[in-house]
Amino acid sequence: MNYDASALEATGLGMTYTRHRKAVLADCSFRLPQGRICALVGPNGAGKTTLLRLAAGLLRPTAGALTVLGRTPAEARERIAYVAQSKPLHPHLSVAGTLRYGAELNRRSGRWDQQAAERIAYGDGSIDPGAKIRTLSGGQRTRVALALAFGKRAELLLIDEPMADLDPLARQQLTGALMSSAVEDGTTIVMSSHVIPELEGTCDFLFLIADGRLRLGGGFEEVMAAHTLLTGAAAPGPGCGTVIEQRPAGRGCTALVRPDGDRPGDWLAERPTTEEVLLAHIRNTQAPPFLTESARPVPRQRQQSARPQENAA
Ligand SMILES: Nc1ncnc2c1ncn2[C@@H]1O[C@H](COP(=O)(O)OP(=O)(O)OP(=O)(O)O)[C@@H](O)[C@H]1O
Repeated sequence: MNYDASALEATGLGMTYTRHRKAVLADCSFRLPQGRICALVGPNGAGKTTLLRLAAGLLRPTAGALTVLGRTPAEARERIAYVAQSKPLHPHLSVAGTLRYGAELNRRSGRWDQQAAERIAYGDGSIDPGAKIRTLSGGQRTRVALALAFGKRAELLLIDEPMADLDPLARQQLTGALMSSAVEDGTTIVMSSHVIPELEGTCDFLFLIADGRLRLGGGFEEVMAAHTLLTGAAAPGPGCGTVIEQRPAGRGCTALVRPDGDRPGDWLAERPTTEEVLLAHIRNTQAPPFLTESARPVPRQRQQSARPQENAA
């Protein structure tokens, strides 16, 4: 697995829908290394689906550029699986028929994995292979849509809110399947979600979008470790680092900061929860964004020197 190669790389990426005057995404520059399980989070309407659809090649950016597995999204399409939030499936096909249809559509690539697809679709025994899609519950339909994506054995799996209508057991099974796919096959996974506790156990990379801008990006642990929750008698002053958010607490103040040096003296410093970090950045969109080194686009010069010498004798 080449962890240096990018699954996604964006520079100045922007998207404005024709009927939407304001940019839905603006000036987003980031990189997602291959082989990661990445959480894409943000409030309703932040632009998560828009970003996934851009990556899947279903939309064209109106500013900047996005590469997928080193190619344009259209060129990379065969190597990508996208599971949309609405989980579109043919209502009149049976579940088994849907998987046969998936196998047929992917025959050319020779990568279809029937066993992987069946494991996801029938794993909990609640779905009858002969049942028509239109008779399935929302969660069961999600399982079938995910089964098609896993069967495709794509290099990049883009999933829009997979957890939303799954029961706890199905969530656990999906988490296990995602993790083994990433570990065993090196699949890169991007999943948008509002279910923060589940993301913590599953994802090792994170992007937070709010108000159309990228606010946080990087290794999950690294992003969280860069933040500290300070509690003290007064508001944090110079020397406390970048203040993301501060609130009164009892007779004093609590502040979420990104320290830039030693911990300031008169403060109780604690590790914030994932929720505290994400919510503070969502509430305070004026706070400076933070991208770890691994989430920053590779400078052009480095890209060129890393490329094999195609013309070398
Ligand atoms: N086809 C479209 N035409 C015009 N505006 C759109 C279109 N699709 C999305 N939008 C707008 O773009 C913004 C971002 O939508 P998007 O679906 O990307 O957000 P999201 O982060 O996925 O939201 P949610 O968490 O609610 O699913 C919203 O304001 C939405 O109204």
